Amino acid sequence: MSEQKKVTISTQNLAIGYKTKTVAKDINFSCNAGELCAIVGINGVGKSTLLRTLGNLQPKLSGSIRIKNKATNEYSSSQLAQELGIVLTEQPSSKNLTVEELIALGRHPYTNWIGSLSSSDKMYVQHSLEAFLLNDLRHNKCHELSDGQLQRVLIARAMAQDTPLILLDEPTTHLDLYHKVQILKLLQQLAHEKQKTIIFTTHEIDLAIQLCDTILILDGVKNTFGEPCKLIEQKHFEKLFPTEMVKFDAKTGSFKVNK
Ligand SMILES: Nc1ncnc2c1ncn2[C@@H]1O[C@H](COP(=O)(O)OP(=O)(O)OP(=O)(O)O)[C@@H](O)[C@H]1O
Repeated sequence: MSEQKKVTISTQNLAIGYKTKTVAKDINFSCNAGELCAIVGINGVGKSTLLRTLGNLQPKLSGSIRIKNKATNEYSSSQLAQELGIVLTEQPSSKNLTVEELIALGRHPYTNWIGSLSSSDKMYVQHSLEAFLLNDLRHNKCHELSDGQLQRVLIARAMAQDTPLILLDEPTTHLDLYHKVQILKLLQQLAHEKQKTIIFTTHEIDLAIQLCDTILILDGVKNTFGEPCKLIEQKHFEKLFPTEMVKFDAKTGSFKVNK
């Protein structure tokens, strides 16, 4: 039986940037339910700008973004909060909250005006605490956590928000290799098991190749999108960095220093 995949988000000739400059244009990609997708590219190419534009935190310059086949500008902000959750690099100003309280904020789009949690909201919070291995830390204040623990809390909050689409800006910065892999595997599990579409920006190209279903290579001009093995076959990673410094090794799917 052929599997009909559900497209969660797609862009059509999207151009992103600021009043004073276009950062990238001709961005075309489409991510399905149940997929983990990385946005990679060199420093300053526009990964965070793209993520913020997809998350409706800054206006696009031209083209369109469709979520579940409807243009994002046709959604009200409260409707959009039920479709997409966003985890940014900024540390939360609410670090005085406990882990459990911060995760409960993810239920905000669904609660009444005083924000009281229903039993179903509490169930989402509990599931998120368990999925991100945070049960033992639930009563700790967020300012007491390590970077890796705090990152898990922020992702758990996005999971509690229970949106079909989750966007994350560099979720693995400041983490050691073990915790980078831990976070990415948790995201992969969340995408595959709960049929979420998860898109994140990263510099961890080697890990993205191993763990993601699709990758968008942002270069501001061609912006190639596809499955990691196809991108390797078509030699797209070779062009990412100047070759006098680093070289992509297609056999191992990783970068090597040119000695
Ligand atoms: N508020 C802003 N106004 C004008 N230009 C900006 C603004 N924020 C970022 N830029 C510029 O837009 C470009 C893309 O920046 P962005 O932060 O999106 O890149 P990035 O790929 O995420 O970079 P990095 O890998 O270093 O995090 C850069 O040239 C940056 O200087």
